[in-house]
Order: sequence, then structure tokens, then C-alpha cells
Amino acid sequence: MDYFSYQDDALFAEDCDVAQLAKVHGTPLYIYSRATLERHWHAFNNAVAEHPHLICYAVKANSNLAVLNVLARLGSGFDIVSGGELSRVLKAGGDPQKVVFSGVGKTIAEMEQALQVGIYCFNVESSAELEQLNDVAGRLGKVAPVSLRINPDVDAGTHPYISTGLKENKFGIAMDEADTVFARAAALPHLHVKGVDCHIGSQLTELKPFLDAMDRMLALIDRLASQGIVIEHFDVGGGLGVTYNGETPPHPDAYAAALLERLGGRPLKLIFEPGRAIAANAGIFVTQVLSLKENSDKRFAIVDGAMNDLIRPSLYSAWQNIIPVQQTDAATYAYDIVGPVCETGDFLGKDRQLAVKAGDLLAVRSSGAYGFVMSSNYNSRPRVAEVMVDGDKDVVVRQRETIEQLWQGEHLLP
Ligand SMILES: Cc1ncc(COP(=O)(O)O)c(C=O)c1O
Ligand SMILES: N[C@@H](CCCC[NH3+])C(=O)O
Repeated sequence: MDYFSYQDDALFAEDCDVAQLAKVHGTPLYIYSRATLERHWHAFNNAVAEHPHLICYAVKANSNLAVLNVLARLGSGFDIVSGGELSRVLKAGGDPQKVVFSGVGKTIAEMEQALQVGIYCFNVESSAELEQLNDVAGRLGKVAPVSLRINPDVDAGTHPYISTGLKENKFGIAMDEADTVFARAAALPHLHVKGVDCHIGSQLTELKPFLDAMDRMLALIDRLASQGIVIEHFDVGGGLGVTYNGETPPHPDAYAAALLERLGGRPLKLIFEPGRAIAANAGIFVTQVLSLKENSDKRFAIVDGAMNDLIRPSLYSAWQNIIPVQQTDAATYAYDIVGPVCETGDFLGKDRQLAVKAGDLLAVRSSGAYGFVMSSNYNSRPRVAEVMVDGDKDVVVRQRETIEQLWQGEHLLP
């Protein structure tokens, strides 16, 4: 199957009846394909097969335990950004020694948790964090393995909200401070400097920003070597884009080959942190049309899924393909696909040519990454169920929330 095409194709094959799944499990509903998750992970892993490397799936993209477990069984590593994500990885059978801990604001408790379980590496994002981690490790009688996340100041050419490698972004240590902070890290007694890392943004569809970042990072690694600071690994971050609407991001083969060529024989282990490239097109979001509505010259398809279930269209004006699950004989019109949430910005798609009527099912494609994980209970809407298709079986990997669960942990005044 072509990596560029919608990899949720597996979910529309004859042996996966999306309409039947919606009937059994209700809507709105997330559906994931195990086969596609595995294929995407292998596409990455095979792309760098000969070179020492570790694929650390970015848990934030989709942290469902079953998703993590599928990848853990393949031997995947994990990129986490919180103690909660670390707990999920462990619960799902992930190996702590294959975990890298990214994130611009780690708490002392999270540092302790990660040191206790023995993660592979902390991706440290500031001088202050470096000092804190050294103190925490010293107090626990441990040595913390660290990599420094350096901000290479390259324009990733993506949406400003998901660009992370520019000088003005909050992430990482500025390149012009990198040498000093590395020298400090090497001098601190409770740290072991292992690596260098960067992550310039998400949904990148061109190679050039990755290569520009790599050139700057390799120049740093060479400078550090001349100062006697030996770097064992280079973590290139995540960010490889997917096809939402005709984009043609590089195949992992081309991406890895280009990076390896730039590496030029340096004996550095490479770490990759892909999230979206593995999960996005392994999932769909299924919603049912509640009613059709016309306001002056505008037509709306009001559906039972909303921005609280899938926020990417509202938050980033992200375009995701929306298709009818079954053909109907309704006339085709341009619709805004909107949810029941009380916000004008509550839409899943705008101006989509669709033949639909009330009761029909729509699938929002490419929803496996940054879908359920970004959902909320806004408007007191229970979180939806997640189902994984595993060959000819389908497994509920998260139950739909009940109304009672909505107020669990809340208390009336005495
Ligand atoms: C540090 C880090 N690594 C990995 C990722 C995963 O990115 P993507 O899902 O674009 O591969 C992100 C998210 O942008 C990130 O912030
Ligand atoms: N949530 C973003 C990606 C963020 C990447 C994390 N730094 C999206 O849905 O596109």
C-alpha cells in the first residue's frame, strides 16, 4: 500500500464494516487500525535499519494504552512529555530504557519518577532544568542521562502553532548558548551527557527544514567533540508530515536516507520521535448526521461529533477529509459540517460537497493523531469510545464515558 495514500484504507476494506462498528459502539467514535499502526512503525524502523537507532513514538499523538501496547510489542521506544505519559507507557508494557523525556516544564516529581524507573534520557530544555535535574539526581543517589534540546532557529514552514524550532518559540536552548550549557552539563556531577536533540515542528512536508536543522546540529556536535564532549546520540525529533489534503511528505525511506547522508559517517546513534506519521492515518473519527439545516444561502450538516471530540479543525483551521461511510441517494450540496457545541468555531469541515441526509454516517479521516488525546468534556459532553480493528476482530480500547463519570471527583459544598 502506498504510504502517501490514506492509510485508513484498511478501515474501509470489506472485512471492516465501519457502519456496523458505529451501530454496535455508537457515535461519535474513534476507530484505529492495528495493521496500519504496525505498518507505519515498520516503515520508519526499516528506513534506518542498518544504522544504530531507536524509534521513540511520540506518545502525545495518541496515548491510548492499546496503541502504546501495539508499538511496545514491536520493540518501540517512546517520547514522553509528562509523568502521566510515562505511567501509560509502563502500563502498556513499554521498556523504560527506551523512553526519552521531552518537554519544556518538567516538575520535580516527574524527574523523580523518571529517574526511579530508569529512563533512557531526559531531553533537557533549559539551564534551569539542568541544575534542577542535577539536584534531584544527586538527592536520589543517581546519575541522570541527559540530552540538550537545542533550538536550531529554522523555519519549519508549518502552522505557527505547531512550529517549535524558531528563536521566538518557548522550546529548547538557543544555539548561541549551546556550547556553554553543554560545558556546564558535562561538569555537573549527577548528570551524564549522552545526546543532542532538536524538534523543529510538526506536519513538515519538505525535507529542507529537517536538513537545515541537522546541518546546524552537526556543526554543534563537531564543536563539542573538539572540546572533549563526546555525544553518543543525535535525537532528530519528530515532525514528518502526513497526507491530509494532497500533501506529499517525504516517505520515511527518503527522509532517513537524506539524514543519514548528512550524518556523513559520524558514529552517532539516531533517535526519531515520530507521532503523527505513525498514528494520524491509522485512525478515523465517525460521526452521525443529526439534521440538515439551511440559514439563508448556507447549508449545515449538524453532526453528533464536535470540537470537544476533535479540535484540530477549530484550533488550527486544519483540513481533514470528510467522507460518507455509505452512499445515499441524497442530492449533493456544499455543507459546513458542524457540531452541537455552543461555539461558532465548532466545525469539523467547511464547504464540503456531500450527498447526505439525517442519520447518515460521516468519517473524518486522518484522525488517529492529535484526535482523542486533545478531546475534552466541554459542554459536559462525555468523551467518546475508541475501538481498535485487529484483523477480523474489533476491540473497544476505551469505553465511552458515562454521564456520571463527568462529575467524578467533584463535590458540593457541605
Ligand atoms: C519534542 C517533540 N517530539 C516529537 C513530537 C511529535 O511530532 P509529530 O507528531 O509531528 O511527529 C513533538 C510534537 O510536535 C514534539 O514536541
Ligand atoms: N496538536 C498538533 C500537533 C502538535 C505537535 C506537538 N508539539 C496538531 O494537531 O497538529
